[in-house]
Amino acid sequence: MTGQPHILLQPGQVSERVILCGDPARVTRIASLLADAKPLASNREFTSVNGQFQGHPIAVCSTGIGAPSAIIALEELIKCGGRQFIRVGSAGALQPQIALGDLIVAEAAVRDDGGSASYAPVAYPALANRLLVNGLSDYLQQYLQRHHLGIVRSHDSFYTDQELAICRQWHKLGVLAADMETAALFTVGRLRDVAVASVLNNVVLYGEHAADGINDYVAAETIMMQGEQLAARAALAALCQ
Ligand SMILES: O=P(O)(O)O[C@H]1O[C@H](CO)[C@@H](O)[C@H]1O
Ligand SMILES: O=c1cc[nH]c(=O)[nH]1
Repeated sequence: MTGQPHILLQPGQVSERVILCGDPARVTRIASLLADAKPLASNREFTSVNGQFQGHPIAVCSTGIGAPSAIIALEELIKCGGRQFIRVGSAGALQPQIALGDLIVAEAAVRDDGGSASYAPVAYPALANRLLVNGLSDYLQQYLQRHHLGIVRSHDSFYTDQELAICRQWHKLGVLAADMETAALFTVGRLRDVAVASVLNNVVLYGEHAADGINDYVAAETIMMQGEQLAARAALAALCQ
């Protein structure tokens, strides 16, 4: 049996507590925080690992870029046993006070993606699970880490010519940062009655074009790697509270 068509896992193979991330390389880094980490499967953009944190079974799975592949991962992970999910992602700031490596805990997300629209009209809100949000922000407060709580925007348009104007519009409305998966995960998670939250590491300063910021990601690697590690630790604490 090959299991689910994309993640290649079987029902029962995935822990209830799951960390999601876009980049498959991040799975290995997050799994280094787990005890007894064992690779599960790797297919296309979906790489998965099982391990333990403070005695709790935890799975980590990459979702690739954008809503369609994130939704596929979420749907298949739910079929295999996942019930609580935290995305440990990266984002571009939409507010000037958000520094590189700062973390953004999403309370809700603007649904500017196409994937979630195929599940529910865009008037349906994309809301995070409150308990997981509290767990994330409690952990970050306890360690006095710079973080920001609020609304993010998820989109499908990394290279559109209108991107800076679009960002300016959401900036004026107080939206904190942009990513490409949070809204879809929140929407589909609600519809499937599972808990979802998202903590994002800022890799682009407000006013920079996303593509330039991603180049800076390499130059400013240390500070953003610290952000990623902290986001993963906060996610583990929130899932195991
Ligand atoms: O670093 P990840 O988790 O992939 O998140 C962000 O990075 C990708 C774009 O570079 C998109 O997936 C966006 O949501
Ligand atoms: O600016 C950015 C950076 C990462 N991901 C995005 O979606 N936008």
